[in-house]
Amino acid sequence: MTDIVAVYDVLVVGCGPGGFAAATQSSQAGLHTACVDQRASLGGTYLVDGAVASKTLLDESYFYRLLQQRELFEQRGVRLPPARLNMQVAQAALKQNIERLGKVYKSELSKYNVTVYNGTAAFKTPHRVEIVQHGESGLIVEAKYIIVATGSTIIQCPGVAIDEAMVVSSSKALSLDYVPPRFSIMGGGTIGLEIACIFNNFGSRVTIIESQSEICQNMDAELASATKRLLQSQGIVFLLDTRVQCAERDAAAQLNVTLLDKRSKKNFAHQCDVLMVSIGRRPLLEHLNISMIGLSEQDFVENVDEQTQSLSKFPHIKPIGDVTLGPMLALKAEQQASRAIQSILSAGSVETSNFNFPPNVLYCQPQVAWVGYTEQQLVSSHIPYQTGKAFFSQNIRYNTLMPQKDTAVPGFIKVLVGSRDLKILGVHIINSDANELLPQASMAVSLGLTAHDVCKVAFPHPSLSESFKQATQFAMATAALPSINVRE
Ligand SMILES: Cc1cc2nc3c(=O)[nH]c(=O)nc-3n(C[C@H](O)[C@H](O)[C@H](O)COP(=O)(O)OP(=O)(O)OC[C@H]3O[C@@H](n4cnc5c(N)ncnc54)[C@H](O)[C@@H]3O)c2cc1C
Repeated sequence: MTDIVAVYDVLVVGCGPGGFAAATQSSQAGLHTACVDQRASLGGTYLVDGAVASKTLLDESYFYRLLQQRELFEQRGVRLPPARLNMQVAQAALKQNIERLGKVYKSELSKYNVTVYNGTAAFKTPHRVEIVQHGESGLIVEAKYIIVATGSTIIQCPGVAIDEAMVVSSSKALSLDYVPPRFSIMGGGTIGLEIACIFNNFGSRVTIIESQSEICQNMDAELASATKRLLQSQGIVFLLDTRVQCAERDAAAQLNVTLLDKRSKKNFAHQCDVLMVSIGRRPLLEHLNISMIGLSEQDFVENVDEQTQSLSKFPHIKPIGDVTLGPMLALKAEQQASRAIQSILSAGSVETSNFNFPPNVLYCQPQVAWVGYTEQQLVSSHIPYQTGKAFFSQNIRYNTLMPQKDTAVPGFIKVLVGSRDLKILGVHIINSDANELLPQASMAVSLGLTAHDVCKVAFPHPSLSESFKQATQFAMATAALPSINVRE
């Protein structure tokens, strides 16, 4: 027996960064709002088993790695006792932090008078959703607008069944309370590489198995190659052009993985203790029962209006975040949330925010960050450009910082400038603070600033950010000499 318990202006399904932003903004705007999430803890993939967990463990593992390099500290007059790791304590602290942040989400929603339901939402009619809790149906919620922010889930690989014991997802890997001696990862994308760094820093022997000839397909080729050398110098092994065929556990509780070398077309054996499958993510729609109202997954891919975040079949249903086409990033989910709410308030289209140039960060150590065009994109689009590159080893601020042992690849900032109009087209950085250096580059690229604009700005001294200006100046100098370094 089901009852309508309440009628809302806006119902938000899913409470990750997208759903949270949509629910709070909707309520702040005076709309009667509810939010439903199937997880006990709010915050979605981002908070519970994604960015927050990976960044926390990355930071912790980096410090653990740094503390192993005691001679670095001794050179500066600091003597340390040997560092010891207790992963159970590390995991307990992480769990506590995630729970605390989940409570912050909850209290913020309550501050804004958003009603929060715990359960799985499934469509009954285009305006009605049933909320199932602990397998029991009961609540029907009706809303004028329904924002679908149900996020994403991992893509599975045929022949490599995830048992969350020896073959694991990224979620499970981030909750392991021990350090596997041999940790292999299928997939050399951002998530795979970040988790590789965590376990490498903690002491696992880490192997990345990647079917393409290079890691991180969306990265500038020079940056990708430098990143690979950097991680190799830290001990991570790369098997490129290599495909996982199958994985089987043997009697000795070891995982035997059959790999195919794509170049020689020969299979070979690989052993490890844990294999993480990280070959991408896909929109999560299966619990929502979209077929009940005549929708298919394809509608969420192809038929979403970018101005209003509306489905063309049902304009009152607005998908946002990972469930939509494009990069799976928290900031995209938040931007789309604002657009969805603005479109409800203005009852139509809204000014679009610029999401053409999302900032990207790989939180290894040093970090790798980029925004805008890669060199290969400029070449294939026949856009003439020139480069300016500044090395941090020549930056005064960099030379006052704690030295890093992992300097196999010198950190740099590369600025790509359009030859015709001197517009900043792309910026690519390797530096421990690359994520904090990126916003100025993002502003330049997104707002269409020129190299002249950037060079007019005063930068603090000494600061790492001065290298951005220096690289831009180098790129301009190259522009004055178009025969040097210009590629048409
Ligand atoms: C390891 C890892 C690291 C990452 N690092 C970064 C990073 O550094 N920066 C970044 O920007 N992004 C990062 N991401 C991606 C980021 O987590 C996602 O882009 C972001 O969480 C998407 O937000 P969302 O609101 O669309 O969905 P989600 O955060 O996935 O939230 C969706 C919520 O909806 C719930 N739900 C699903 N179906 C239903 C239903 N039918 N009823 C009720 N509830 C439902 C889910 O349980 C979930 O709680 C990372 C992801 C992973 C896996």
